[in-house]
Amino acid sequence: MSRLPRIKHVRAFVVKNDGTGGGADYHDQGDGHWIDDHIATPMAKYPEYRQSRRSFGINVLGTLVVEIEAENGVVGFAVTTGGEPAAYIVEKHLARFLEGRDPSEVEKIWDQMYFSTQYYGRKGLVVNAISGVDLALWDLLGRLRQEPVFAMLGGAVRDELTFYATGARPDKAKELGFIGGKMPLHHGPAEDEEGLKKNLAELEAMRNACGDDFWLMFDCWMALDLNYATRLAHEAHKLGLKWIEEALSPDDYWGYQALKNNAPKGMLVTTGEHEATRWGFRMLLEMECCDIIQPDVGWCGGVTELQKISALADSRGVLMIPHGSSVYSYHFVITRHNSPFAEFLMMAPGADEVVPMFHPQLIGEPVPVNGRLKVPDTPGFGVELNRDIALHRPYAR
Ligand SMILES: C[C@H](O)[C@H](O)[C@@H](O)[C@@H](O)C(=O)O
Ligand SMILES: [Mg+2]
Repeated sequence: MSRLPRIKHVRAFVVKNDGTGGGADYHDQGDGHWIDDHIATPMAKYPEYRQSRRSFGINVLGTLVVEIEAENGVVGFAVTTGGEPAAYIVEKHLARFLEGRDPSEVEKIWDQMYFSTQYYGRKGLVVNAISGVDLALWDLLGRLRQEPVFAMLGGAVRDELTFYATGARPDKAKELGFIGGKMPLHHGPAEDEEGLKKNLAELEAMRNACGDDFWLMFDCWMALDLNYATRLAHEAHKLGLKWIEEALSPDDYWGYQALKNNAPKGMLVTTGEHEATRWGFRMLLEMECCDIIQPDVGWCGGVTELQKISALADSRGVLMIPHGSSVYSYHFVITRHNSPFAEFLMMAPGADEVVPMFHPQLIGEPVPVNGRLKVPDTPGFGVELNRDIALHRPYAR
């Protein structure tokens, strides 16, 4: 039994979006932002939902902030996507498995959070809520033990992180020192051959701007069908596309298996940011759906679950490159050999400058310089909650 002080309070907050940026719900941006500019999605078959992902509700949840306070007053926290419904699950359901407990019991607490909600959870919002609690618990543990999370995960295996950038301007990402640029795909099957040609023209323009060796990738955000994805992969291969990401529905394991089999030699197939838990990723791995899995640590079950997911991938020689999730992924990636690089999401509206991903919610949020970052060895995840933001606790107990 550890000598750590017990958990006294678990609190769940939401953040009113005051137009300063989406924070953890990073899709919640204003007009003119690259991240909401005619990006292909499964909803693009409906013309009224084609221009803006906010039009169909990509930003409907908002940020969830979880705070866990120990008896000695030390507070750990984390942010993820989930908003009020996730806050309800944290306060009304999950908190009972933490309050009064030893904070070092991360495995038992995770197991009770998952299996007590299995009848209505397993993926999506519920596992986002579990992830938020788990991340806050690891932050609290780090603060109590005065250790950074990466030290508790086995320590760094390299001196610094190396990043590719996600955004509409890979040419700017190259200037800023990133190792590659992942472009949002703008046109889906509903826009037919004309849309496919536009996608390839955009890729060609970026290939010409970035030269032959700079990594270029397409992020397809679940928007395509197998035939379109296969054709796009083969045409984009001629322009040196490094990987095609999340081309199909996360539920279409069979489609990903076929896409990986049909893809041109040398083209990587990646997915996973909307998958959850060791069981979901076991399916992706055992069905050989992809070359790289991309769990989001704020959505897949948190650090406690990502350790298991990462080990499954490592045992099969598959890379685990987390979906961009700021410090929560950085502290994990630096500790794993099968995570040789990381994603940085360009949250500046023009995707042309480096700004903190979860701005303005995290004080001290580190950002890559020249595409590199040494993870600060401050306790927990090394950031503080910006208490000047409009925090609201809708289900206070
Ligand atoms: C750029 C993509 O459309 C998403 O907005 C992005 O968040 C995600 O898919 C990613 O891999 O970063
Ligand atoms: Mg993606």
